[in-house]
Amino acid sequence: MLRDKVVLVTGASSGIGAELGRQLADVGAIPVLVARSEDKLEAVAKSMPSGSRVLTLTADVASTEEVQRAVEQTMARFGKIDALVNNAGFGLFQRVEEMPLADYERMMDVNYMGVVRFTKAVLPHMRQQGEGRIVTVASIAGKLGTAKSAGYSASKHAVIGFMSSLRQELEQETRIRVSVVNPGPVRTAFFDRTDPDNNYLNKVPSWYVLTAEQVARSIVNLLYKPRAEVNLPAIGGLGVKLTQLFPGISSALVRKMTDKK
Ligand SMILES: NC(=O)c1ccc[n+]([C@@H]2O[C@H](COP(=O)([O-])OP(=O)(O)OC[C@H]3O[C@@H](n4cnc5c(N)ncnc54)[C@H](O)[C@@H]3O)[C@@H](O)[C@H]2O)c1
Repeated sequence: MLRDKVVLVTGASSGIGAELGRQLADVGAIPVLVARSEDKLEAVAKSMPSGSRVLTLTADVASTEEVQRAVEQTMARFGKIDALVNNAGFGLFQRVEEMPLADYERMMDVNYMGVVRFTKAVLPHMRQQGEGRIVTVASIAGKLGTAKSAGYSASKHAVIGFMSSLRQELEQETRIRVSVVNPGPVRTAFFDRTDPDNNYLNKVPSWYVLTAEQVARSIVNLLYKPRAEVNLPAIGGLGVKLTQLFPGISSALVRKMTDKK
């Protein structure tokens, strides 16, 4: 069902986005990998099985012009965009009183406005096509708000609200489907900037830390079968969705673990 589908993935040069690109290529989709670094994108594209159809495009999601250009380049090449995965994002973690204002602004510009820019740029094409899928990677932090993550949590909370409103605007009148994924901690380069030794991830029980493969798999599943929202604290490889099964327990657990940070 994903065969020949053109899927635009932002933040595809590492972590969840890179893994998603590989999984999409495996099922015969056409991933369009977007990130800022051409070299890193090339390396991801090369790691795919030979014969994979993949397009790499450089764009900063913080630039309206570059986002628009990436969408136009995709349309020029394939004539359609079946799905968009808003995955680009980053986190800075400090107490509210310590984090400079510029860091709050940058996280809103990339994590939130990046989603708005890309989503608005693809929507006219999806409308014309009569259908489409938009999946956005937010975070469990955007649902719970945890210590030292005010700027990051707020940017992801904004994303969740944006996607929820958009879903209600589109679900009755179009066949464009909108989903949000909220992962718990994932072992990627995400924490490198503020926590190069991975002190945080090493403190969290290992069974609670997700892999990029698990998150990418759940995004692929959403592309097959859209759902409004997937919360993804998982128990190891089992992928048990704790927040869905035991919302109270899971929230308490997340708070307890993130307080250790
Ligand atoms: N790792 C975690 O614990 C975790 C948990 C919940 C949610 N997330 C979210 O998952 C998504 C992917 O993160 P990851 O864990 O794979 O981390 P990562 O750092 O490995 O990947 C992030 C990707 O986003 C790209 N990116 C960052 N700023 C960009 C910009 N301005 N323009 C274009 N691309 C940009 C990076 O280059 C990279 O390709 C992010 O939105 C992150 O907030 C991560």
